[in-house]
Order: sequence, then structure tokens, then C-alpha cells
Amino acid sequence: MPLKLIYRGKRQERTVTRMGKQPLLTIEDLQVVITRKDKAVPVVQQLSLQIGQGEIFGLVGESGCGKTLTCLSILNLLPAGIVRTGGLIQLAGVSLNDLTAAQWRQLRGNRIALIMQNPMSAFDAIRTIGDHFIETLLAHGKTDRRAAKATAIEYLARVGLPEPGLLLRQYPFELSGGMLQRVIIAITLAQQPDLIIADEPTTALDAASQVQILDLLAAVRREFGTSMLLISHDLGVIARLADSVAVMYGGRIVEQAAVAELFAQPLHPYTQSLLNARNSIGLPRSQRLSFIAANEGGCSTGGCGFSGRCPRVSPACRASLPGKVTANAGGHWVRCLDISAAQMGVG
Ligand SMILES: Nc1ncnc2c1ncn2[C@@H]1O[C@H](COP(=O)(O)OP(=O)(O)OP(=O)(O)O)[C@@H](O)[C@H]1O
Repeated sequence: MPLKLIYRGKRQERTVTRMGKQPLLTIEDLQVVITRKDKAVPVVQQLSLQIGQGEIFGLVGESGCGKTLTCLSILNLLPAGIVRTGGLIQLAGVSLNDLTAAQWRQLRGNRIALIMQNPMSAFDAIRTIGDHFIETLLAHGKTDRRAAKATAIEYLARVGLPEPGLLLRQYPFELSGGMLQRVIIAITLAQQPDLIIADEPTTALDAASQVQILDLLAAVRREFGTSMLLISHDLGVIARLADSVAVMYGGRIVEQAAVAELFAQPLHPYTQSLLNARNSIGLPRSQRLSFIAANEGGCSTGGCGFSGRCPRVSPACRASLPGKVTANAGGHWVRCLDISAAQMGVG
């Protein structure tokens, strides 16, 4: 069932400013470290990105490259033993660096909402969908219980869930994974956040539910103008939804571009391997164009983190970290020493 949305107030203004010049989220030089056996191991380094109003920004990379810790840094929700040691994070031009605990509580959900990978883990098994929905709205100071129930019914219907009144009385185990993810999206939308962070929102779902949830997120952006940071290890998901994409490897962004540009002209050898691996899904392993081994995690502190696996490696790659090279127009850049002038569109 399609979203039937009526623009009101704040929402209407947001749609008008969609894809405008002022970035909604700015991250500059984010650094995150894990303490392991009294040693600080960097796991996210030099990470900078901007997400525009109404933009869907994809962050892609294999397991352990630092995608989730980047999201949790934005929400100040890093687990114990993992700390942000540097970087600036701004929402609509306002720094989030020095917020109090109360300000963070206010910001989460109301301004920035998180949709996680496994919808079941977001629910308490002994509480109904209605308990979750209504208490979330009340906790964010939106309204009284009666009005919260009416809002819950309205938003459950908007995300295409049938019989929302009945649904409020059901328990999480009575719903499929796809339905629970819809409930989470409904709860998220009811709080009218400026930014949704969707961390692998379809990974735990069956194939049919995956497509439905991706279509729903596309409709949310179209109808509400909400900006999104979409995390995925799957380039197919990014291609379907995102406007721009950053490719992460070993805790760093190694390439960034508009989605169409990245797919048409991937420059970093790691991005090329990711695309080749995707194109060869379904073929026997021996016939695949390439196969990428799992990343051990942690950032390289010497040369390029991909140098150990790179087919185009040179001694210089192991000696120093490649800087950002701007390629073509439209904000496409890459961290690689082996980029020719022709590839950069200047030769
Ligand atoms: N709670 C934790 N304690 C210790 N190390 C952690 C913790 N969470 C993440 N890490 C480590 O930090 C690095 C980055 O992890 P992160 O979860 O951000 O990766 P990811 O790209 O999101 O991977 P995945 O797709 O598997 O979730 C990895 O080496 C991971 O092992």
C-alpha cells in the first residue's frame, strides 16, 4: 500500500528546501578508537562527509570497516571502551560536540532517529506494539496518551500496515520481521526526525520484505523529505536508494561520489573489487572476477589500508597514506596513489 502523506508545517518547509545547499549533517575528521589490552586501536579515522537536506547518503563497506561505529558516534551512543577522540559533528550548522546528556536525549528520536538491522531486538517481547509506540511518543514529550494512540494508528496506516488498531494490541512475536521493521519506521516517522540513520535496515529480512522496506524508505524520503544515512554492505541496496555514496575500507572513506558516477567509474581498486564481486554473484567462485576477504578491523597507521590486497600496489602505497584526489566533477574523490590523469577526467 503506498504512503498517503499530507504535508504540514515543518514537513512542508523541509520538502521545499530538499537537496538545498545547506548540509543537514556535517562530519569532519571523525576519529574513533577502541581500547584493547591498554592499547588504543583506531577504528575510524579522518572520516568526513556531508548530507544535504532530503539527501540519501549511502555508506558501504564490508563487515568490520567501521560503519556502525560511525553511526553510533553521530548519536553519542558508542559502547563502553570505544571513544570518539576527535572530529566535529554538526546538525544544521550547530555543533553536537558539547551537548549535555539531557540535550542528547532530546535530540535522539526527535532530530536524529536510528533504524537498526534486527527489528526484533528493538522490542521488549512482553510489551505490545501499542505500549512501545505510545510510550516512545510520550517520552519525547509529543502529546497525551489518547492523542499518542491516534498518532500511532495514523502512522501505522501510513506505512501500509493493515488494521493498525488491532496491531497496537499485538505482541512483537506475532508479527513478521518485515512488519516489525515497518512498525519501527512508523514510530520513527511519528517523531518527525530531520535525519534517519538506517543501519543495514533490510539485512535481517527475507527477500520480499527487503524490497518492500527499501520501497518504503524511498517513499518516506519522497513524501517527507527526510534526509537519510543509509548503511549497507550491499551495493545493490545503495544503488536502489542513495543519491551519494562513500566507500569505507579499514575505518576510512576511500572513495566518494554520486551513486551513478561511482557505478559508472569506480576508481579505487577496492571499490572496483566490490563492484566486480557484486556482478559475479551467482557464478561459481572460480569464475568470479574477484573475491574480497574479510577485513580484520582497525585502521592502518602506515600506508594505504588496502595495500595488502591491492592488485595495483606499489612501494609508495605501503610507505604513506594516500591523500584525497579529486576526480571528475560532482564531488567524486578517491584516496589512491594509482589514479591516472585520464581516470580523473583531465587527461
Ligand atoms: N563493542 C565492541 N567492542 C569491541 N570492538 C568492537 C565493538 N564494536 C565494534 N568493534 C570493532 O570495531 C570495528 C568496526 O566495527 P563496526 O561494527 O563499526 O563495523 P561495521 O562496518 O558496522 O561491520 P558490520 O557490518 O559487521 O556491523 C571492528 O573491528 C569491530 O570488531
